[in-house]
Amino acid sequence: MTLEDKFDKLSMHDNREDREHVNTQILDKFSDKIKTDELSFSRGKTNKDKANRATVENVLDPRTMRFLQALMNRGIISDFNGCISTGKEANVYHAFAGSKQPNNHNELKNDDNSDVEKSNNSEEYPEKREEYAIKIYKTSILVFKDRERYVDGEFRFRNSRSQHNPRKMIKIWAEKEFRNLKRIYQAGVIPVPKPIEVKNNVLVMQFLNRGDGFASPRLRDYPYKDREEIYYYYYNMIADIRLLYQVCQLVHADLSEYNTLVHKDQLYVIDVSQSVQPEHPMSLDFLRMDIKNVNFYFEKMGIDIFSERLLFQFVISETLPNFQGDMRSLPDLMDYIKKNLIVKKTVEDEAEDEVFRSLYLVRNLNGLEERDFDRFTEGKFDLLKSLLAHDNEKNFSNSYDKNINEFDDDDGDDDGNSDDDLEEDSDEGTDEEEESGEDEYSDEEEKILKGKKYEDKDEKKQRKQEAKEAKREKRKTKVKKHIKKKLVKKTKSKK
Ligand SMILES: Nc1ncnc2c1ncn2[C@@H]1O[C@H](COP(=O)(O)OP(=O)(O)OP(=O)(O)O)[C@@H](O)[C@H]1O
Ligand SMILES: [Mg+2]
Repeated sequence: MTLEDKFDKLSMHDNREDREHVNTQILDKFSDKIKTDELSFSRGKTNKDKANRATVENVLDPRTMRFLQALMNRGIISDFNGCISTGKEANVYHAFAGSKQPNNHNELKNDDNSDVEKSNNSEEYPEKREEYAIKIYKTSILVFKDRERYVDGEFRFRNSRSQHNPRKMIKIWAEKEFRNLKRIYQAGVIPVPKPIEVKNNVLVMQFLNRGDGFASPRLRDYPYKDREEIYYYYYNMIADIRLLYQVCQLVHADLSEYNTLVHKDQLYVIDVSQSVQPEHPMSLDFLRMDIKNVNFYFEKMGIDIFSERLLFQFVISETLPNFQGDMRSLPDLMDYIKKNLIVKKTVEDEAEDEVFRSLYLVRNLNGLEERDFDRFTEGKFDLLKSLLAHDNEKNFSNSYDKNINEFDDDDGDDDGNSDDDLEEDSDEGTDEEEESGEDEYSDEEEKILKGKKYEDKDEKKQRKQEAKEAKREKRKTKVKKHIKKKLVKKTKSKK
């Protein structure tokens, strides 16, 4: 009997006693199919509540089983197979596609990106059934404790009332990953597994297959053929970070050799649940962390790396055209990246990166607290100023006039070209939450603005102008009071 048959045979009643029985029955049914090393589940000792929440491998509790069953009933998945990975936050399983295409299948077709589409399709294995990776977020509470900071300050998840309920938080988390995945997939500039469906803590996506039934390797496990290939993936990664930021309007926030898979000679980005939009108050900190981690790994692999500070500028610079070449071509990548970045060589370069790592990053002057202004004027933020996206253009062209000139003839018009689509995507499903808390932040904001006494007139004028614009776009930029407090507290404790 297949697993699907087993699911079909389970009858779900509303009767409470029956449900207790059924829940236990589900666990009994599947306990032989599932490794239970992490948790020994003893039926005799559990009361009803515990049985309802009891998990196998920390993820397969009866509720999750029901969501899986729903996906099977709807024909989205068929066989639910073994575990590909058991991680801190989620387990990933393998499944075959069911008889029906999911609702969003057509929606997710991306005609503009034949390259990505081609590599996402299993054209090389047409005889095989489509395979899915099913990521199931752990319902255990502790793991999700520190996750709020990635959702806090996210415009798309603003006003979410569920942030203190761990179960609901997990649902938000899975949805966040799904939406980020969808956004990247639709933008079509970076290969990612095709998102299929999300239901509560269960996310279904395309399974990246090595070709022999095994998952494609993580970059960490990839057996590089030669040094050139290491460079190829380093440059690929750098171009990805920039495209992710500029085109998809996202910072990965956990980018590393563990969260990238090598599939059909391309770097696929995965695990985007924690990715945030550039508007997120901590997006630049996350970006800096991503760059540091990527650099750390590739330096270990023995190749020349670029300075973290320059990479950071490279990613956020609005003056450079986005990469237009073939991601699979090392010469194209080299051409693009080497023109814009300088290899890190000297002790001074390293010292500069040290300083860079310790900087307190903000997006624009409006985001500075009063005390930051003090430090700013005392000269403690001299490097910071050059890192502000606002001033980046000047800074970049000063340092690299020569390189920039080479791009002068390019139209460079590719930045944000898919913004409209993306914005639509980012707003979806949150309408009903938009009403409340409209002016919650403005008083606070006003106080901060009045407190900045140390500027000269022009600066003040410019800041006020910016503040006006910022207010106009309040709904996009608003950070709620309680979130702001938390951030300020966090910064205080860092000092
Ligand atoms: N679409 C996919 N196709 C093939 N393998 C995948 C896919 N998605 C995830 N995996 C495998 O599952 C592993 C874990 O996935 P992911 O990084 O998304 O989860 P995670 O919760 O971050 O796990 P961890 O805590 O271990 O990082 C990946 O390293 C990869 O090996
Ligand atoms: Mg991961």
